[in-house]
Amino acid sequence: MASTQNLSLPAETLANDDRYEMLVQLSPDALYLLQDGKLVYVNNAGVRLLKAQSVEELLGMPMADMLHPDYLAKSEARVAKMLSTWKQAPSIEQKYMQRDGTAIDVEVRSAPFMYLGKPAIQVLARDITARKAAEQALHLSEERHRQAALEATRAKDSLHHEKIILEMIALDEPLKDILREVCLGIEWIVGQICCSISLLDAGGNHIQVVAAPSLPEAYVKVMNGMAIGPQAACSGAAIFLNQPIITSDIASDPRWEEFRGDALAHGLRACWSVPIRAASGAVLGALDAYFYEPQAPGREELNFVSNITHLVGVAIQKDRVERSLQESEERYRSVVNCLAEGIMVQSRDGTIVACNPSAERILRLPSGSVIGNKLLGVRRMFTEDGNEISQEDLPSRVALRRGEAILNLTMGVETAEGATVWVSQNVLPIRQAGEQEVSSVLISFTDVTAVKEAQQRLKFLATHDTLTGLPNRAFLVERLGHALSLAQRQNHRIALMFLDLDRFKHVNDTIGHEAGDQLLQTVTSRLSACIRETDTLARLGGDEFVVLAEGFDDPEYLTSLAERILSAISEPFRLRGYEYYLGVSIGISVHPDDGDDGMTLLRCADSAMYAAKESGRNNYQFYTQEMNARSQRRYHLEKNLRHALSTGQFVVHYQPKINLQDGKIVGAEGLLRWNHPDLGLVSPEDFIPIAEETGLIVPIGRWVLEQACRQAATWRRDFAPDLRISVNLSPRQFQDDQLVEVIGDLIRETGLPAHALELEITESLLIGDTDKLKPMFDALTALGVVFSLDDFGTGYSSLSYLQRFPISNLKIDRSFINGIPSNRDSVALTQTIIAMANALTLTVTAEGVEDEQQMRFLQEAGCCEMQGNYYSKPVAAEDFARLLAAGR
Ligand SMILES: Nc1nc2c(ncn2[C@@H]2O[C@@H]3COP(=O)(O)O[C@H]4[C@@H](O)[C@H](n5cnc6c(=O)[nH]c(N)nc65)O[C@@H]4COP(=O)(O)O[C@H]3[C@H]2O)c(=O)[nH]1
Repeated sequence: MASTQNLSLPAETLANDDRYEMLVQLSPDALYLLQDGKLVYVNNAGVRLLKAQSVEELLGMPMADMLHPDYLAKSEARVAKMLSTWKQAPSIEQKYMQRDGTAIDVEVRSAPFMYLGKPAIQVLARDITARKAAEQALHLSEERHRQAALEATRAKDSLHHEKIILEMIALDEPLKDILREVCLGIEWIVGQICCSISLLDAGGNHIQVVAAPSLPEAYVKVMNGMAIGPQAACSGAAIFLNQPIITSDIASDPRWEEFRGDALAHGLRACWSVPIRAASGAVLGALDAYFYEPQAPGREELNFVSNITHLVGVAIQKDRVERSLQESEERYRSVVNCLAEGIMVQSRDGTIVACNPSAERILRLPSGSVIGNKLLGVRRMFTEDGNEISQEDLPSRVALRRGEAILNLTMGVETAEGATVWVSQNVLPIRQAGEQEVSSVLISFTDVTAVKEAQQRLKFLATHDTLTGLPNRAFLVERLGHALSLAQRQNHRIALMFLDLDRFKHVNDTIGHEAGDQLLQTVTSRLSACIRETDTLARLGGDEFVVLAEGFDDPEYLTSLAERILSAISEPFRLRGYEYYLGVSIGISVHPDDGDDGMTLLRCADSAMYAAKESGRNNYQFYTQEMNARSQRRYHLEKNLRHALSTGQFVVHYQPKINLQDGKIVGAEGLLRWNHPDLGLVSPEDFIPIAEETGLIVPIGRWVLEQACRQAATWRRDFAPDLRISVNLSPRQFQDDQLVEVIGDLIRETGLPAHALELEITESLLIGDTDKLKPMFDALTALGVVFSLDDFGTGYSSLSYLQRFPISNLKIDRSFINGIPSNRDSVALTQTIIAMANALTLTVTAEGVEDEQQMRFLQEAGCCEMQGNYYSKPVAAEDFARLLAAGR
C-alpha cells in the first residue's frame, strides 16, 4: 500500500505519465480525486468499489452521494481542514454508499493535491467489509461469551436460590419468610432491582402486598389494596389478565397514571409484573420487579423471574393446602369434641391415641389423663348378662384381630370408683392407606346407663310389687316353676303358704289408702323377718301374700313358720296414733302331696286359706281334698256375680223393725238376696265381700237402694204412712262421688220422704277419710236422710264418731243379743249401749232377736226397737206387704 506521502503527486504528472496512469489503474485500492466537492478522477478499483458501471458514471458525482450520510458532516470538515492546512489527514474508517444503495465499510486515506492547477483531495479507499465483519464476529462472540458467563453465574445463583426456597418449603417455614427470601434472592441475582409479591385477596378484587423487603414502606402502603383490572398498574393488571405486564418506563406508561407520582418519588422507573399461578393455572398473585432506570427485560430475565414464580406458586398452594387441612382438622376436632358420643382411638398395643371429652365424661375418667395411656381408669367390663369380659375378648381386641367392625354392642363398664356405666358401642378397625393390617380401632360409644337402668327397673317392676318391693305373682310363678323342677329332680318337698290378712280391708277402707299402704309395708317387714333366706315371700296384690318354702327337711318347719307369722301379725300396728289389730289366715299346700304344678299348688293353698278364714280367722290350715269344693264355689261366685245384676238374679228381701212398746211394724231393712240359677239362694255374707273387692257393690248397692225406696214409697201409700226403710251401705259405696246425687234423685223419683230413708253404715266407715266423708254426710243429712250405725259394739264403739257424724240410731249387733240373757258380758254391754244411746238421744234397734226372753229384756232395758227372727225373718216384698196388711 502506498504511503500518504506517495499520494502527494503533482497533478500534471498523474495526467501525463502513462506509466503512472497504468499503475493507478492497476492499484487494488480505489483512488478518487475530489475537486470542489465532486469526483474528478476515479480508477478502476474505485469504480468497482462503488459498484458503478463505468468511470463516467462516477465523474462529477458529489462527494455527498458516495458517502454514508452519517459520515458526510465529518468528511466535509476533514476535507476543509486538509485544504486549509494542506496536510494529509490521518487514516479513518468510513462508510461509502455503493450505487445499489449498499453501505460498505472502507478505510480512507486522504491528502490535498493540486490537480489541473486547482486544489483537490486525493482519496485512497480500501474495502474493509471483510475485516469489519471479522471484527464484528469477534466482538459478538466475545459478547456472547460474556453473556454466557453472566448467565452461567446467574443460573448458578438462581439454582442456589431455588434450592434455598425449596428447602424452606420442605421445612414448612412460614410463607411470609419464603416470599421475602424469594424477593431478596431475585434482587441479589439480578442486581439493581427491588421485588415485591402480592396476592389476590379473599374477595378476589384487590391485591395484598405480602412481601416487599426492599421497597420503601410508604410505597408498599400505597400499593397495598390496589384494585385489579386490565388497566391497573403492574401486578393489578398481571393478576387480572393472567399475563406478564412490562412497564419499561413508568414515567410514560398510561397504566401508571394513578401510582406514577408515588413510584417516581421513590426513584422507581420501570416495573415488570409476572403472574403467580397455581398448578391449575388459576392466578394466585404476581411478582413485581422494579428498576431504577427505564428498561425492558430480556427474554432471559423474564424467564428467570417466571421460573421463580412457579416456585412461589407451589409455596403459596402448599401453605393454603396446609392451612385448609389445619382448618378442616380443627373443624373435625371441634365437632368430635362437641359430640355427646364418646370417641376413642386405640392403637394395637392398647394405647389410647385420641379421646374426646365426652369419652372421659362417660367413663368418669379425669380430663386429659387418657391420651397416651392404656385404659387404666376402667376396672372391668362385662356383658349384659353380667359376665366379665376377658382382655382377649374385649371388643377392641376382637376388632383388631378380625379386622371387622363390631356394631351396637351394649356392655357394662366398671369405673375406677366402682360405678357401673352402660355403653352402647361401635368398634371400627382403622387401616393405614395401602395396609392390610389393622393399625388401630375407632371406638364410639353412647352412655345408655339411664336406658339400661330404666330397663332393669322395668324388669323389676314387671316382677315386683312397687309398694313393698316384694316379688309379684309373675315372679312367684316363675320361681315356683324352677323350684318345682328342682324339687322333682332332687325328690324334695316344697310348700306354698297363702296368707290373707284378716280385717285389713276394714282398716284400709277406714284409715285411707295411704295409711293402708304403710300398714302393708309394716306387714311385709314382719313377714320377711319370719322366713329363711331360701324361702321366697311374694305379694299377690291387696292383702294377699305367699311364702314359697324350699329345702326344708323337717315338716315341722311349716307349722313353726305359720305360727311365727301368726304371732308376728297379731302384734298391734301403730298408725296415726291408733293401734290396729290384724290377723292372718294361712293356707298351706305341699308338693308333691297336693299337686305337681304351680297353679294347682296355688289353688290348694288359696282354698286352705279360705278354710282358715272360715274356721275363725287368724289360724293356719293345711290343704285337704274337701277344701277344693269351697274354693271352686268362691271362684264360681266371683265369675257369676258380674252378670247377676243384668240378668235379674238379685232380689231384695225385707225384715220388719218392730216398736218394742206397741209391737207394730215401724220399719223394714232391705237385705239383698242372690237367686243363683244353679246354686240357689246365695247368702250376702258369701257374695257381698266379693262384690266389695271387685267394686261391683257400687252398681249393686244403687240397685238395692232404688228397689227399697220404690217399695217403701208404695207401702207407705198403701199400708203404713210412717214406715221407714233401712238400707245397708258398704264403705266402698262412699267412694262413689255420685252417691249423694244418686240418693237425691231416688228420693225425687220415688216420692219417698227423705226422713223415711235410713242408711245403715258400719263403724269402720267413720274412722276413714273424714275430710271426704263429712261433706257427704252433711249433704245427705241436708236431704233429710237419717243414719243408723250397724253392728254397734263389735268395733270401736267410739263416742267421738257419734258426736261428729249425724247418727240418729244405733243397732246393737246380734252377737250380743244372742248372748242375752245367759252371757253376762252381752247383757252388760247391751244395757250400756242402750243407756249411752238414751243419753245421746239416739234411738236403739236390737237386731237378731230370736226369742221372747230377749225381747222382754230389751223392753225392760229401754230399747225402743227390735228386729229378728222372733218376729219375722227377712221375707220377699209380697210377704212383707201381707205382714203390713195384717196390721201387725
Ligand atoms: N241368726 C239370726 N240372724 C238374723 C236374725 N234376724 C236377722 N238376721 C240376719 O242378720 C243380718 C242383718 O243384716 P246386717 O247386720 O245388716 O248384715 C248384713 C249386711 O251387712 C250384708 N247385706 C245384706 N244386704 C246388703 C245390701 O243390700 N247391701 C250391703 N252393703 N250389705 C248387705 O249382709 C249381712 C248379712 O245379711 P243377711 O244374711 O241377710 O243377714 C241379715 C239377717 O237375715 C236373727 O234373729 N237371727
